[in-house]
Formats: sequence, structure tokens, C-alpha cells
Amino acid sequence: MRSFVRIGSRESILAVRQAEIIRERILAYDPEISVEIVTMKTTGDKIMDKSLEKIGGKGLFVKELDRALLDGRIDIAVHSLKDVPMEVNPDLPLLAYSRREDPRDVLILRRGLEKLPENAVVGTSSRRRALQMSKLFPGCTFRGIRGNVHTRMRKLEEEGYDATLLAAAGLKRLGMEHVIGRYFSTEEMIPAAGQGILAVQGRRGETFGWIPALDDPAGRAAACAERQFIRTCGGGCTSPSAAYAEVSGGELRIRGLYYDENSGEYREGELCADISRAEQAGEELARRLMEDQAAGGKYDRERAEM
Ligand SMILES: NCc1[nH]cc(CCC(=O)O)c1CC(=O)O
Repeated sequence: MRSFVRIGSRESILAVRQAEIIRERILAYDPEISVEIVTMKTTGDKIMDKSLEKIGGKGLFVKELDRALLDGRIDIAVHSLKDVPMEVNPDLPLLAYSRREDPRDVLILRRGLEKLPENAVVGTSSRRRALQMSKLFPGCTFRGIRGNVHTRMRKLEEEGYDATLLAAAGLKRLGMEHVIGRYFSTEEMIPAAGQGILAVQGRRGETFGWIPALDDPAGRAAACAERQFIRTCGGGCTSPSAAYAEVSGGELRIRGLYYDENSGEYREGELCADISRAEQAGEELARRLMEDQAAGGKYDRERAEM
């Protein structure tokens, strides 16, 4: 019997491209499988004039897809892992984690600029990016910006920003590397947990023959470590806390940034562990940073936050 898979995706160009990447991998495993992509508008895509923080956080991008999975309208959902809330509904587990695309954040300059001016106005709604950017370029100010990659590129030209920050992964998937003005190393700017990894979500108790072929052990270990770091830090999906794990051979090195909402202090550190202990490594690093009052710096919230 010919098998049939319906992939649910948000309808943004990047989301559809990501669903196509997963479709290509399923077809590489078995070209006989029939794969359909079903797109839907999520609450996060519909409400564009408010900050995500005000309307309920990043989870808004996945809720409609959760419902479609539960109703049986789709068989799997494909997400950017960094948009998936840290607590996942146990009825809708993450079945596979992709190999990681470039995890770095990048700077995109307004047309005509060769480098970031002194006192630049930077468009970002991410407190993680604003905090780390203001360490590198102390003169910057930040203004919220929302919308998909193309909308942001337009707003950058029309709405008085000098630059914006995006994930290299999304731009590369869209073939838009040419807009990148500067890459931040993962040391300079710790990426969001899961940045660059695609997650395949399914229904509990159901799996597919091709799932193991899509699941990347290094991507999975990094995802587990980074997400456990963030869970342990607390602070929710708008917290600047960040973690990035690199896997080589059987070893994992996780680097994290912990931000203390009460004091406005941040602390960075790293540790190494065997990949079989990925989750413990994330948790251990978070606990150390939360306890180690000495290791940090202070973030000037008044000036640097939107
Ligand atoms: N929050 C939107 C979002 N979710 C995932 C990506 C990039 C792709 C990825 O991380 O895999 C982006 C855009 C961006 O931050 O530039």
C-alpha cells in the first residue's frame, strides 16, 4: 500500500520551505511515499500589530498546528525548534530533530551602509539579541520589529532602522545569504536554544518508518541540552537566557547565558559532557550560573531594552 503523509506548516515562506526540506528527506528515504503540505495561519501570524509578549508568547505559532494534529487533519507538524515552547504536550511529542543548519545570528544592514554606525537603531524584538548586541556595540538602541523575513527586510528600508538581526538558518534556507552583513560567532552571540534545528512533531504512540532517517543524534543531543538549560533557568519564552551546544564525536560542549530578571545581571559559562548526558549538562550549567554570583556582568535595561 502506498503510504500518505500530511505535513502541517505555518504559511510563511520560511515555514513552507522548512516543510519542503522535511518532505525532501522523507522522499529520499522512500520516493514512493506521497507527501502533502497543509499550511495554516497561526494566531501569532494573524496578530501583527502587537508584541508577542503582549498576546501570549511564541507558543501562538504552534497552537493551531497542535489542534490540527489532535483532530487528525495532519500527520506531523514541522517547526523551527526555537519556536516550540519548552513544555510540549505529552500527547504531541517531538519525534525527530534535524541536523542543524547554521546556528549563528547575523546582522543585516540598511541599504547603503557598509558598517554599523555609532548609535545605530537596531530592529529586534528579541531580548536575547538586544542584550548580547549591546555588549558588542554599546551605543546601539533597540526598537521592536516583527514579521517574517521579507516583511522585516522591507521595514528595515522603510521604517528608520539601521540594521536588524536574524538567524542565518532561515536566510540560508531561503537562499538569501547575500543580505547578510556580518555573522556573529556563537561565542559573541549565543543563539536561541534550538536555533537552526527543525523539529518533527507527531501524535503519541504513532511513528513512521522514515522517522529514524530524519532524526540526527547530534541535533537531538544539542536540542535536549539547550532546552533543559532554558527550563532550568525559568524566565519564560521572552527571557534573554540562551544556550548553544556543540557536539563532536561523543562529546557535547554547552555554552549558556543566564539572565537574572530580578537583578538585571547576566552570567555566561560553559561545560562539557558525554552526549548521553545532554539534558543533565544543560541543567548543571544553568544551576552553576544561577548560583555563581561572581561570574557576571550587569545589563543596562533602562537603555538597552525596547
Ligand atoms: N522566531 C522566528 C524564527 N524562528 C526560526 C527562525 C530561523 C530558523 C531557525 O532557527 O531554524 C526564525 C527567524 C529568525 O529568528 O531569524
